[in-house]
Formats: sequence, C-alpha cells, structure tokens
Amino acid sequence: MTDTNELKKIAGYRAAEFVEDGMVVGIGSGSTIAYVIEALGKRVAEEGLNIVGVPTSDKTRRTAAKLGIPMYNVDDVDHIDLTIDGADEIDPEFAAIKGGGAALLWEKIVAINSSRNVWVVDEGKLAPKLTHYLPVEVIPYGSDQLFKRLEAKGYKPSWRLDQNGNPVRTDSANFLIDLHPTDITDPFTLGRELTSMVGVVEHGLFLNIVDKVVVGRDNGVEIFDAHPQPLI
Ligand SMILES: O=C[C@H](O)[C@H](O)[C@H](O)COP(=O)(O)O
Repeated sequence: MTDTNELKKIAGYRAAEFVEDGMVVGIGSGSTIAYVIEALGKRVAEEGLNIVGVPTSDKTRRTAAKLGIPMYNVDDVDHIDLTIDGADEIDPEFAAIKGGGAALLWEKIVAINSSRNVWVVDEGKLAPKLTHYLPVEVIPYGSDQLFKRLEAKGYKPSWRLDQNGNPVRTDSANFLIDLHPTDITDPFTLGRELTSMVGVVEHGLFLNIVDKVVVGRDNGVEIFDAHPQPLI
C-alpha cells in the first residue's frame, strides 16, 4: 500500500501537466495542491512556463509566489482558464465535499469563474456516497443562533476550532460550522437549503463544477472525465 502523500504527489504532478503556457490558473488549497504548486514552480523555473496564478487562499498565494509563480487576485484577471484543486470526498456523480482546510469560499468563487476545473485526490477520497463532514462558512454575527437552527434541523453541527479552542477564522474572517448529517441523499436540495439560511455565506458541496478528476492510486494515476465529451 503506497503512502497517501506519495499518491497525492503523483496525482498532483500529473495534474500540473494540464497547465499550458500563457494560462491563467486557479490554484487550489491543501496538502494535495501543495504538490501541484511544487510541480508548477519547477516548470516555471526549468521550462520557463509563463502563467499567472489566482489563489484560493492566502496560504496558496504565499507558497506559489515563493516559487516564482506570479499571483493575481480573482478580481484582477479577466478570465481563469483552468483551476486545479483538491477535495475531501468525491462521489460517483462527481459531487464533492470541500473545505476541510477552511478554503471553501474562495475555492468556490475561483472554481465558478474558471472555464475548466480539475480536482486532484488520492484514491481514499473516492466514495460511493458523501459521508465526510460538511463545512459551512458563516458570518460571525448571529452564528450561535444559526448553529441552533442547524442543530434543530438534525445536521449535528460542530464549531471548527483551532488548537487553542478559538473559532477558526477563514481568509474572509468568517467562522466555520461543520455539519455531520446522517445521510446526504440529495446534495442539491441540501445545498439550496443551506444557501437560503440567513448567515450562511457558503457550503462545501461542490456540485456540477468539475471537468476532470486526477486520482493517485496504488498502481498509478487514473483520470476520470466528468462529461461524456471531455472538455480538456
Ligand atoms: O479547504 C480546503 C480544500 O477544500 C482542500 O482542497 C481539501 O480540504 C483537500 O485538502 P487536502 O488535499 O489537504 O486533503
């Protein structure tokens, strides 16, 4: 059994090959994407790859910039050609849960403004059904009341806390509430319900977004197309 980090690395390096000279690239967040950034940094240094990156978190912005990738804010580019991001769990319909690293809001904004989206995961993230906890980014004001409403709906919320027991703040200074619903039978309905709740900024269900999934497996990299006619 190959080490998970090795699976993330082979998949990350393969996904970085989708990036072409001249592209504006959305760059995701998390431990898998760290390998994509590493691979892109090498291509910039060794091949003179000429790209512009759009970060999905402050951490990604700093890491990529250190490796010589020019980074622009999402509002400072007129388009994004391709976004490469990680995921916490992906089901067979290519629905995913994201936000385990607290970056879901910027990730979703960058993803929906991108012409194409590629996700990179190790095979342990592929699941027959979505069962991962579901992160929800919320406005701090009134969030105790929102928490109670989520509890009353049976979604078993918990606060995302840091090692000191304080609420984690996202890059937009919001809080995160992680839901543990017993069963996500219809992610679209659940997503709409969460979005309609006052105080919710965004949720970690990413539906109808991805074009390709690059999976690191024990026996190599496998690539799945989310569309009958692949866009990439
Ligand atoms: O908020 C974080 C993102 O959605 C990440 O892409 C996701 O949590 C996967 O992260 P990792 O590659 O570290 O498992």
